[in-house]
Amino acid sequence: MEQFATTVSSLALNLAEILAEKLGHKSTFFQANCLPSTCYLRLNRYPPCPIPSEVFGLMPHTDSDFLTILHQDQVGGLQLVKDGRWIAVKPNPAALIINIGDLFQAWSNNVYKSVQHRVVTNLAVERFSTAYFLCPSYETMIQSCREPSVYRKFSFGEYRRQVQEDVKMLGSKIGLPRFVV
Ligand SMILES: O=C(O)CCC(=O)C(=O)O
Ligand SMILES: [Fe+2]
Repeated sequence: MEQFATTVSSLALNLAEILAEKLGHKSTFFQANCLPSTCYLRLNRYPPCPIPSEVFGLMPHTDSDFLTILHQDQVGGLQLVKDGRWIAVKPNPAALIINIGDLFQAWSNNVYKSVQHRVVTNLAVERFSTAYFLCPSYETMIQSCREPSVYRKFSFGEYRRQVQEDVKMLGSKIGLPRFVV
């Protein structure tokens, strides 16, 4: 697990820098702000479910980070929104899935999109996945690299607090629309 974390953490930083460079921003922003202490791994276990049509493994959401590296087993269940429809991601344990998170969408001024995804359950088989979240420290300011900026400048801490407050008060995350200028 430690080996996996070390490998995906350097992969995540490399990918973030490449994506930033594609927008004309060669920087050490991600290396400087996304330290091992602020990034994390989540191990997901989805038990078989007797009523899969009524119970999600994971509710529809976007990730609140810069980017996520996901490894899933052979079972399947991950779905994402494409052209307004839910489509299944074919399970491939030999592959990693790279998912853009909300912070990269804000930083790139909507060039990169944080895609809605969810996990559906199944009757018979248990499923496992491992997700690595590339996150900055709470003080890090997220500011669009392009003008005019769609979103106002915010700190990651402020973003997290708003997400938690919305989930508590409204039952679901609002996310980036809260920060539109
Ligand atoms: O289990 C999966 O395939 C997705 C996990 C996920 O979206 C998450 O942990 O945020
Ligand atoms: Fe996710």
